[in-house]
Amino acid sequence: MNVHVAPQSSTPFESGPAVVVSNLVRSYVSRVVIEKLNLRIDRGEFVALLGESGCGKTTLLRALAGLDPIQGGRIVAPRRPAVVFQEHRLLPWDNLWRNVALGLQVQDPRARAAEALTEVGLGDRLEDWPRNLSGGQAQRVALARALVQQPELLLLDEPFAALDALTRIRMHQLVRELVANHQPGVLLVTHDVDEAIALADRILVMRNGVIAFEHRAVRDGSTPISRAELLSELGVVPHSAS
Ligand SMILES: Nc1ncnc2c1ncn2[C@@H]1O[C@H](COP(=O)(O)OP(=O)(O)OP(=O)(O)O)[C@@H](O)[C@H]1O
Repeated sequence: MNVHVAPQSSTPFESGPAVVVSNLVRSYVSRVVIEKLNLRIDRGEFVALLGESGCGKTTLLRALAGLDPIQGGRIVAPRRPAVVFQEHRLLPWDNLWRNVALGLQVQDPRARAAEALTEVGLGDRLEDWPRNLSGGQAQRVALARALVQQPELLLLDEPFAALDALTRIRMHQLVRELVANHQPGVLLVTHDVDEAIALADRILVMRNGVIAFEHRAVRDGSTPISRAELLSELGVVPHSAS
């Protein structure tokens, strides 16, 4: 069985860390949500984070994004992470290339945005408006907007959860290609065990404010973690096993 519990360990990626988290503490008033959590994600590494509802996944992601203060420990990231949320968060009053180029400090932001939109298959929609996009297209623009910043850490907070099954599978393929091309470290928060198994190099399960389970995917033909095994780590007994 290719599983072990390891709150923190080195990884096989040689390209250096996209983020290193040490003894992170995050609390809301008197409730401690994250308790001395340790985590390292390397550039080019795809990490999926699962855990039961309310266990603190989004809290961790927001802390890594620098969106919320932390109450203890350290988060060391070489560059500002980019985030894609479940909802696209595009500005309705800006066309697509302006949405993607928002905040870009480069000489020709339109050209850079065009490149990014072409990468996600929307190179012919530069002047179009967010309101004219399907859910999947809008999430592709959100991905382009994140990647145009050339982040070393890409944070994905259930970005495919609201999409239909077919669009979700297409998005998985696209994200895999984008990550292979750009090599950011990725932290994907998801409830979808199949998505985690399909995409991640490493699967983490969060419990009681720490990483309680870690599985490193083996992509060389050896047995990957099974759905049932992962569901049982999440405290779910699949029907077939009951
Ligand atoms: N702004 C806040 N103020 C107080 N408590 C909060 C706040 N945001 C989140 N919490 C609490 O922190 C805990 C973790 O919430 P979080 O949203 O990180 O969980 P999650 O694992 O992402 O859940 P889900 O899978 O349902 O999205 C929950 O108990 C939640 O009630």
